[in-house]
Amino acid sequence: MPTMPIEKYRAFQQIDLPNRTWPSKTITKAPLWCSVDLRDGNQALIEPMGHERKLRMFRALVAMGFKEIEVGFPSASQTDFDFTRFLIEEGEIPDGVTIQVLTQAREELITRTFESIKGAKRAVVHLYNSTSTLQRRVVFGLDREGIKDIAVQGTKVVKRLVSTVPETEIVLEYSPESFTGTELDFAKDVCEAVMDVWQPTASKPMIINLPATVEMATPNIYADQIEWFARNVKWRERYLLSLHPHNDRGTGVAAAELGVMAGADRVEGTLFGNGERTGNVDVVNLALNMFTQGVDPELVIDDIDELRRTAEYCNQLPVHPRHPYAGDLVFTAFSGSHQDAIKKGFAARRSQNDVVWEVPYLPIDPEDLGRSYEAVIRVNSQSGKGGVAYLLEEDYGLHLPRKLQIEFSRVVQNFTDTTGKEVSAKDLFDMFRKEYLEARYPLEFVDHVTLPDSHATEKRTMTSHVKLYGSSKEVHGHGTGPIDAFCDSLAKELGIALEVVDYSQHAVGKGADAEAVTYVEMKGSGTATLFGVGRDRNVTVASLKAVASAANRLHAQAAGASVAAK
Ligand SMILES: CC(=O)SCCNC(=O)CCNC(=O)[C@H](O)C(C)(C)COP(=O)(O)OP(=O)(O)OC[C@H]1O[C@@H](n2cnc3c(N)ncnc32)[C@H](O)[C@@H]1OP(=O)(O)O
Ligand SMILES: CC(C)C(=O)C(=O)O
Repeated sequence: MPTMPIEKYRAFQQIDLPNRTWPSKTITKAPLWCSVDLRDGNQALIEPMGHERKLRMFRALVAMGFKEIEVGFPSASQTDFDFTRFLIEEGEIPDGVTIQVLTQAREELITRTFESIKGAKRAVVHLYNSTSTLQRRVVFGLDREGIKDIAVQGTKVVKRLVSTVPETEIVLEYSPESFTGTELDFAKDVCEAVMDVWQPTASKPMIINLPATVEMATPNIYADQIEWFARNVKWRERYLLSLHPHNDRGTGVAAAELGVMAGADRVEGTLFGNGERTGNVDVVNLALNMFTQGVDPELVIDDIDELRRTAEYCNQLPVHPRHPYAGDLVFTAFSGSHQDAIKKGFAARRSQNDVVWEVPYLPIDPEDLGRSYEAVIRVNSQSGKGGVAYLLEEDYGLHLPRKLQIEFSRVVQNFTDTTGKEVSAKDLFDMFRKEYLEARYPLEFVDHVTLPDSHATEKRTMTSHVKLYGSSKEVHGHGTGPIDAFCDSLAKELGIALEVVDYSQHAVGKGADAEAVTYVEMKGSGTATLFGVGRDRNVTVASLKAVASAANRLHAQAAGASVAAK
């Protein structure tokens, strides 16, 4: 027994195209882009855009470099009509940009459409009627000839009205709407009949737009339909083959890419995929996919956050945080192994000075889209040492030794596991400060005086002032350097036995503000080691503070208490 009522659905028929060529093609050039945000995107909004939002969107599209922009359905709404007039009358359409207007194949609507474009230098008049088997039957109640006749009569009206706009170059676009549900031989028949009326030429081609009005099958089938059409419909050099994919199956981008490989010249879509139901194909996604293959997308997308804000404002719809390239979280790694690999990827880039972008888990450089690296790594309970170390390094200039990274990440893990929350770089630094830099109890280093040793020149005697359980003490030690001498004094006079296992130091900050940070790995009476960290303008003091920090942490550990400073 099936789990769902599968008897209600039928598999889409394969296309008979055994010698298809698109699977071995590559995209090497951007198609001609046409934005349909102001029409298909707009007609799908809860609240369609008014003049102000339309204008903001139009200007953003122009700034991105769109050469064709469908500005509305002027015969359908006064807002769209007035907006089209505004663009023309106010000189908003730059040279090189063509507006496009949609109309059904009905005389009164086409007439009104022509009224809307008077005075434009160039305009695409986009005529459509539905051709699918389903719509022929249930919407129009017409046979093939009847449907073809709607297209032919509509084209004749367009052709007749061209003379009413003598200052405007008219390009005809014809869409056999619901193409993906149309038998290919019938789509060919209708489109050729339209061409017979229009008589396009190679120098003045028309546009034939093949919409996946509803995405009905896997993207390879759309590609087959496109290749079949390009090979079988006459006068290939006299029409630009355009795609208009929707995203019902979530494969609109894939369908568009395969459609371009199958021979399409042009793609209609919207910013971030707004549009009917699950949306139109996302042009930003498509363009950036090309960009990541080293192909010029011929659209400027260098501030994707600003573009997203514009789309969100105009559409009054949010872009998902995981939306390709644009979402808030798409350049953020929370998980430990990803963070580790990204951190190493950045380090490798810095050392090799590579031109080609290769960082694990980041298919594109966020900076190319105007995003910063700030949010690349964020820390929560799924994170590891790499992410923690990355944030402390990037934001606080701390280069934790590898073993300290491991040690401190346990402290962080403990916190994130308990709270279930994300921690910011500042939270991490606060934790680090409390855990290491402020580990001053029971032993606090105060200051020191070093005296040259009278017997052996390479040895020093050092007097240190410390506080132990709050009481001031003066201790004396002897050693090859300050750390050695300090450990000697702690062992001899306070009974704190410590052995240095490893030591490293670096500067933080520059010039007069520079400070030294010292990391010491130390062993007490047991076998385990742990770290102490000291920070001071004076290099020696930073080291001695680090020893005291380690002593306090060992003490706290031995007492089974939290290692955080009291
Ligand atoms: C896939 C797409 O996105 S196509 C674009 C869809 N966009 C829109 O519809 C948004 C704007 N549209 C509108 O505001 C309205 O539909 C209007 C103003 C264009 C027309 O409104 P109305 O005349 O009230 O009718 P409606 O859209 O319901 O049209 C239905 C009639 O037009 C016919 N029709 C529908 N599409 C077409 C077409 N492309 N060409 C010719 N006739 C058509 C239908 O068969 C139907 O005829 P009937 O009344 O004889 O049954
Ligand atoms: C008018 C056509 C191109 C359309 O919007 C569609 O089919 O989705």
